[in-house]
Amino acid sequence: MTAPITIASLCHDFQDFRALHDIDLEIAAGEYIVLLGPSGCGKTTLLSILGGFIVPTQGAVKIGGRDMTGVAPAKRPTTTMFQDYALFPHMTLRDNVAFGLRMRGMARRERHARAERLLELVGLHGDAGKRPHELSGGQRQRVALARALAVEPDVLLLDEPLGALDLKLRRTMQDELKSLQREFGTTFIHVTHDQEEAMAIADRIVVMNRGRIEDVGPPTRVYQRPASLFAANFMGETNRLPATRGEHGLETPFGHLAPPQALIGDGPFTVCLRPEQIRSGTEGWALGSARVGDSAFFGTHFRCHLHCEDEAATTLIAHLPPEVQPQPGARLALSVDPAQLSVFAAEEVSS
Ligand SMILES: Nc1ncnc2c1ncn2[C@@H]1O[C@H](COP(=O)(O)OP(=O)(O)OP(=O)(O)O)[C@@H](O)[C@H]1O
Repeated sequence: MTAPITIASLCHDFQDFRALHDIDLEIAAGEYIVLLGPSGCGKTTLLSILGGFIVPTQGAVKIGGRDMTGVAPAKRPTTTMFQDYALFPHMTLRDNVAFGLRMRGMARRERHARAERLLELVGLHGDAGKRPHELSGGQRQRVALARALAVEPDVLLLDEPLGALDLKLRRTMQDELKSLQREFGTTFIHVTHDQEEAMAIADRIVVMNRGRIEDVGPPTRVYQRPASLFAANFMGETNRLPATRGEHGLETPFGHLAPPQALIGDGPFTVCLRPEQIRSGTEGWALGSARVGDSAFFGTHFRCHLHCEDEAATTLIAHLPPEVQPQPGARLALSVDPAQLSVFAAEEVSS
């Protein structure tokens, strides 16, 4: 059971503060969507509107072609998994998972069988008789997920579901969420402010900023070709070079650059270079010579501060392969493939 979602011209005001501005978004049935953005950008508000907990000031939500205006949370084909899991402490895991099924009048034997199957699916085989306080944070998270999936919603809404877990467990649970979502074919809408988490699980990422959508697309596209300077900056580390429009292209502290994309406006502009796009060598756009400053080893690469000899004495952050041996004090010639660069109108970026 899955359903496409249409969000059209959605706005939401809290008194005189506009928390969401003109949100338009189509979500396909069975997609894994991640709403990504900094604290306060409106992710939870949007999720709460989809779940029916907040009535939007303007606009409409359709799920499976049905207008959700005036439809209460319990009557929607959605289930929300809240950040604090909200498991019932006095109930066994079996009863926690079966709770929604009991509310729907499913017979005891049938609902217990389904609860046990789901607990098995989330790796808690044999634990059905335990109570929540006997579990670790990650295990409680799995129970909450099993409980949310038990009622077979068309759409599962997840608000920072992995927020309370340590990094290693987050990674494991990211893989599990993704594989459960595939198995059930449910549409997942998952809120996070963690860009790596978004990249790891989303079919499409929705980058939000100050109540607006800045970019929507598959992780690779949003990372490699972000639609805005904000999205470029939020989706991972970037080096930002100031640029102006010259006679034949862009003028930067590193000299002339033929623009990799059509320029919009008169400038000034910002050229974004990802740390892994900077190479030791002279092919492509040459950035001249640089001295390696602080350098830290990350297993697959060194993350280096490179002090350049351009007219602005720019310091770039680069990820260089171990074979380059970027030891502090070493000198390197640097270059980038200009086709990989993104150029935006210059603006203040707060994150
Ligand atoms: N009930 C409320 N009354 C007034 N303002 C609110 C209310 N709920 C949220 N806001 C404001 O609306 C904006 C969006 O809040 P929201 O909780 O949707 O952000 P978020 O992106 O989910 O943030 P976080 O990651 O911190 O949870 C924020 O500026 C917040 O202060």
